Amino acid sequence: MKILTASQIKEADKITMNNQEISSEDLMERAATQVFKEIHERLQGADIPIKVFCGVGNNGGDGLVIARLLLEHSYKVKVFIVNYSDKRSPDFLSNYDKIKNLSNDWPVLLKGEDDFPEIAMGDFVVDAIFGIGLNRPLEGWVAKLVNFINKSSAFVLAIDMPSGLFSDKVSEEEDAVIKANFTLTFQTPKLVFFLPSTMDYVGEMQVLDIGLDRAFLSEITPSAQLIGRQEARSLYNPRNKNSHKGNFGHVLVVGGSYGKIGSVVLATTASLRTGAGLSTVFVPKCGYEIMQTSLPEAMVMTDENYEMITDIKTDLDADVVCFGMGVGRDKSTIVAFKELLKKTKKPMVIDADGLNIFSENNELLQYLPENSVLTPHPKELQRLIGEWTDDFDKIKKVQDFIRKYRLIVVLKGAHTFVFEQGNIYINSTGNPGMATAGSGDVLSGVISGLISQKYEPLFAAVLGVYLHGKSGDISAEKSSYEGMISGDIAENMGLAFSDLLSENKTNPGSD
Ligand SMILES: NC(=O)C1=CN([C@@H]2O[C@H](COP(=O)(O)OP(=O)(O)OC[C@H]3O[C@@H](n4cnc5c(N)ncnc54)[C@H](O)[C@@H]3O)[C@@H](O)[C@H]2O)[C@@H](O)CC1
Ligand SMILES: [K+]
Repeated sequence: MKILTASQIKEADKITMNNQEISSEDLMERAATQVFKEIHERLQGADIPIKVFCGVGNNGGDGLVIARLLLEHSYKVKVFIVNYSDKRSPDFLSNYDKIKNLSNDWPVLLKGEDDFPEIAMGDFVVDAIFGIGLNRPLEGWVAKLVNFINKSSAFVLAIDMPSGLFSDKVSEEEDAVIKANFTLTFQTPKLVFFLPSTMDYVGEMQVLDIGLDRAFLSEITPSAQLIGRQEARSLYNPRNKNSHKGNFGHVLVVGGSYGKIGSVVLATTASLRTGAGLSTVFVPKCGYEIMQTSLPEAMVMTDENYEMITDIKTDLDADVVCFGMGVGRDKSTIVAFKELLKKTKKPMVIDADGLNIFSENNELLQYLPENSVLTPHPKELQRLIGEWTDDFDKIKKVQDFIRKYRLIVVLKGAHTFVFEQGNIYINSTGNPGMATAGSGDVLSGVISGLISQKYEPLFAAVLGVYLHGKSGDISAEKSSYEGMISGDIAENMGLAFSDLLSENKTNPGSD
């Protein structure tokens, strides 16, 4: 699902009104009706106090339509107008008239702190104060109102965006921003919903299709894309019946040191569970028996050295080389890595200490084959590209970095981002249970397993991240966030594939 900027959405609104010959008021009615339906479906006429806070722009206009529809269905609704400005939008004004005609219980005008209403624990608050029109941080009593709503224990539903959250830049820590329990957003999710510094304001998120112009939406180049099941499935390459293991490639995993052979076991298991035809590992001598015993499906080659990798002597022409897990940063390992880089022509997958070696030896990056995949977590990324001021600055710096070295970067997080030049793919699967030792080793194995099966490295990264997250979700269902371990993520890869390929799901852009 495409993620558009505020100005792209405004353009889509305009083109839709033009092509469908509808007014902006009609579009507002359509959008707000979708919200009403969602609320109605969940509340089923329940007698809970609903407090709708409306700004005086079009987000506030949405709030007024939602309130009107709720009143028409006999909900207990109170409307508060957050009168932050004398400039009211025309669609706000016409809907203000409509609601006044409907009920004797007129909207309450809020002009300052003294007017704040009581918000009780069981209340249902609708936040329709600001949407994508926000152009500066909230100030004065409006900021105080937002903090007042946040302090209440009411359930807060944000319309389009949590008020106070910018759509295209990061809010400062001291800014007042609604902390929603749920956000119903129009047509496309916004990038800030997925950034580490802003995602917590959004709560659970659902996208409502408000029927914006299909042709425009399919043609426009997005700032990023959300990868749900449908998008992941479109990347899947079905297998030919007439195949043998040679068709699915050969992964070479190079890693491990004394006490850290487990990371290689995890990555290699994951590569095989993802469908690699063959997997060979290259480990220090201390890893030989561990590998052969714990993973008989893998072939094992060893270094001369017992404890660490010092010389990667192999003529194996693997389809992909995965390097870095548990490998350490000894001088001799760095020399061996440099030699490996120089002789490898096909894209590689680099994780963990492989990334740290690059951070400390920048000059080695030039030897990395084009289209290689780096899989850092935020700390590893910072060591690699330097500090950033905020999440948007980070995106810019990653783009500069991958343009320079022609790479793919998989930035791991609650929402893992896959960066290619000029594009971002944001993953929708995964859960907090995956913050567990070895989960990154499994991911590099999964991506390597897909590359060996002739997936383009970019698509291997995007699909691999999706399947890894899905397998994590399946593992959490079986064993809970706390009880799951990363070996489960590797073991359940098969179920993640089955889920991807099952017929009975239709929810695009989400899971
Ligand atoms: N036809 C359309 O364009 C549609 C718009 N819709 C709604 O309209 C929203 C956008 O509406 P608007 O563009 O009117 O913008 P908002 O309602 O988000 O904000 C209203 C106005 O407040 C002013 N403002 C911005 N920041 C401020 C601040 N910190 N303090 C005081 N004033 C500030 C700006 O002049 C802005 O235009 C969307 O988020 C969505 O909810 C929906 O009804 C769908 C259709
Ligand atoms: K809002």
